[in-house]
Amino acid sequence: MKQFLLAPSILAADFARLGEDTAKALAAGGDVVHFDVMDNHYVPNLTMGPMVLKALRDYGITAPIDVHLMVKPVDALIPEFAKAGATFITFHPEASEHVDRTLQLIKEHGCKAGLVFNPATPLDYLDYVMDKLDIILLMSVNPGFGGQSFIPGTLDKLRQARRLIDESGYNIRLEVDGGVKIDNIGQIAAAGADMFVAGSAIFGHPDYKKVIDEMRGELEKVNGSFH
Ligand SMILES: O=C(CO)[C@@H](O)[C@H](O)COP(=O)(O)O
Ligand SMILES: [Fe+2]
Repeated sequence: MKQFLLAPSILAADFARLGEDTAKALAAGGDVVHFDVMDNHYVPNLTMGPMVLKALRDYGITAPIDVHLMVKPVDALIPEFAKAGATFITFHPEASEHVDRTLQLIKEHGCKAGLVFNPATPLDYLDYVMDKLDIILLMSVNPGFGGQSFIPGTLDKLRQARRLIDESGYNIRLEVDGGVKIDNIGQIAAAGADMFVAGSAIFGHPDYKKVIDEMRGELEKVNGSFH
């Protein structure tokens, strides 16, 4: 059985009690902390930087942290986030002048690297870099805000990305981000995703464990068999 990963997006957490709320989502069954970095330039919102990530590590968060960079330019922030304790660093290829160099930079700093695709960004950016990827993240909303609705066309794109990953033979995670809920996670997994970001679905509910357990229940029905 393929291992699915659930990544609570702390964009929807209580920022005034971030350490505690993050720990609560992990204790409720979250596998990975999804950490959205927005710069009010590449996207129209402003969120968290490396100091916040370090504060979470200092607070005692030991789970993998998945840094989703929605920033332009990209490179200068990579050493900072690696030093602060990032596990994965993903970026939007159109925000980097030199995609291959940025991927190498992430790896040189000891992190796992990935590319993020907006709903209207074609997967062509994958063409010459599959060997350098640990993760491919498909946005199922336009980046910048939590709480938006899942764009259904993402399902076809996930199937396409899944095919490319399987054909490549590389061990690459396929992550989906935006509008993931209990009632669509099964369909998203069946289309090929194996890592699921969920912000408002988890933090917007009074019982995080109940949501995560129900999401896992939906994933179990898919049983790791894609397509
Ligand atoms: O990167 C982003 C938004 O740009 C996401 O990670 C959101 O944080 C997802 O939130 P929900 O759609 O699950 O509420
Ligand atoms: Fe994100």
